[in-house]
Amino acid sequence: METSMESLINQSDKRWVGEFPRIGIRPVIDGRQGGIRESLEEVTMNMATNVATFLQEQLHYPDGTAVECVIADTTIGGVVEAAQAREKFKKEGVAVTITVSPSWCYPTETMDQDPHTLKAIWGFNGTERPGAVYLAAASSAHNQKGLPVFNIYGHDVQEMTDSSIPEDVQEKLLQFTKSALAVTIIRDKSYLSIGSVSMGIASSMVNEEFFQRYLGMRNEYVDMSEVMRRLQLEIYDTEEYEFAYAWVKKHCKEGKNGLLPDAQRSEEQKEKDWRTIVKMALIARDLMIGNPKLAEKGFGEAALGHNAIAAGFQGQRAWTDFMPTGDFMEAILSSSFDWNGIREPFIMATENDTLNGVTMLFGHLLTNAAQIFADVRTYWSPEAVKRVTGKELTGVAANGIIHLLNSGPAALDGTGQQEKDGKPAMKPFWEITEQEAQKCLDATEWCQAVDFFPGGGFSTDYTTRGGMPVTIARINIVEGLGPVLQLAEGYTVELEEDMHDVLDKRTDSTWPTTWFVPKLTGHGVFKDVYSVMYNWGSNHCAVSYGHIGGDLITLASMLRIPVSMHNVEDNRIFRPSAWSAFGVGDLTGADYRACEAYGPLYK
Ligand SMILES: C[C@H](O)[C@@H](O)[C@@H](O)C(=O)CO
Ligand SMILES: [Mn+2]
Repeated sequence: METSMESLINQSDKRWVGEFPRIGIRPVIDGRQGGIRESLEEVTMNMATNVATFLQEQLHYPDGTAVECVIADTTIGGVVEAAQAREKFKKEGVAVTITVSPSWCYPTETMDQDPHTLKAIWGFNGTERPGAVYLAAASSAHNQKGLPVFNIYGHDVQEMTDSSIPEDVQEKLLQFTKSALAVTIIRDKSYLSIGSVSMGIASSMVNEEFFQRYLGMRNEYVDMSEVMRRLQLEIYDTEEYEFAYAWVKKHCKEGKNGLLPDAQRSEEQKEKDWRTIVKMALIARDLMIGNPKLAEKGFGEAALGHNAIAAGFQGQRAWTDFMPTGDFMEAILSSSFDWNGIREPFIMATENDTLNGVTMLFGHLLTNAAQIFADVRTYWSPEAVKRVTGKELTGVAANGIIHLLNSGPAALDGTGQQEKDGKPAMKPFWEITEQEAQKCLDATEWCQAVDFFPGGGFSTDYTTRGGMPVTIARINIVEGLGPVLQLAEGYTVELEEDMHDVLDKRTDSTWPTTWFVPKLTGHGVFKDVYSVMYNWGSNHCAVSYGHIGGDLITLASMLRIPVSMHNVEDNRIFRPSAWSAFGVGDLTGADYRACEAYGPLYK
């Protein structure tokens, strides 16, 4: 595979307008001078620098650079120093604050009272100078003032001289910061709908209120005729197109063709289809993020793009009834590599399912990896599998499986050909090797679109490797309730080849398959696999690498989106401290009440 050095295009490095949000660290201190304050200066500042170093080492922005922390110039012992920190943070683009303290301090005099930042406090678990007493008082001050805050309190008492960050504190710092950055990265960016409603799917009707009030995002729209215009008038980088086309011919192999004789397309027609779909990929990307090359060609407006951090393509049916499907475009953009080398995946939803697109965006920002877009197609009970294949489901699959199968495209990372510690994974692009990208390409075949796509095109055919921890999720909107999130952590499984073939051929075998098994808990919706499928809110889900249910729950609480269904253990649930006041016996009910009481983040 060619490296990015061979890229012919000259895109600006930045996909969107603006800088990535920074994390402000606030070392808060007991303001009494003449002994107490002086004795705490060093240990308090150390806590701040340690948190900053830890986060900078652990977390990355989606472009692969290390996250940036800004530490207040002085410890904060009173209101003037709090105001000075805020001034500094405003200038430095801080959108997330973490207050740290090993001692008692004066909560309302030192707190971050900016209503727009996302806030956490780490109160040191020591008893000489009680950081935890401060934490409780500060947290209650936030709650009284309607400013939700995440409390971080280490499990074990630490020595005052111990400057390490305990593991449980580390986990909470990461969970909070990842989610807070996701909230603030999507702010002011666009979701671009290319086309509108696909086949009467309600979630492909843009709900502007959701985007604006819950996510702080804008909605941008282009008709699919804009893609046609750019195809006809050659509004794309023709040099890049030639390069991309040659790369595609070399790396994207054609797969099986199950079309009936009279639905066959000639070699000449197929060749034309390939040319069109490569151009479509360039055009959709340019629509999202712009391309300075277009300005050189005299299309200055097109060169700007739509500042889109996510997009969706309607496809069916207005486009696919006469043009090649968007499958190649969606699959390659959603992958972590293309002809320009290994790069951040683009978030592009099939059938313009805007709510699944947003879920993919969440998954991407929490993991920095590509996301699989999938139809939640079929629940296969052990009995039904036995009946049609004559074989028993075994191992992790023994309780039944869910067939995740998008109607044509999915990110090639979904093949599971990348590895972490020798196991299948979907990784941030900067951890993916050239060999792994090549393996993903090798594990994928491009099959001629099936007969209800009269305009042709090529779908992505692969089967995800088993043994990958994944989380499926989606947002639904319910009148009278608003947006809700549901998720299920589980594993991909691989079936024996003959069993897979029988099940796969019963549906559309030219599409990308992921066999999914949720973690069962023995109660509620997670008592069995059937109930997980039965309670899914719509026809699609986003598949993320890893068990990220805890992170998704934290993120949803920041956005005041309640979580209707999940299989995350209680000790991994991390929400603002105020949520406890809405009830601790039933965490889900408390979440609904808290989200309703606070309402969307952007009023
Ligand atoms: C091919 C069909 O029209 C599919 O597109 C359909 O099953 C869906 O994917 C609906 O989301
Ligand atoms: Mn679908």
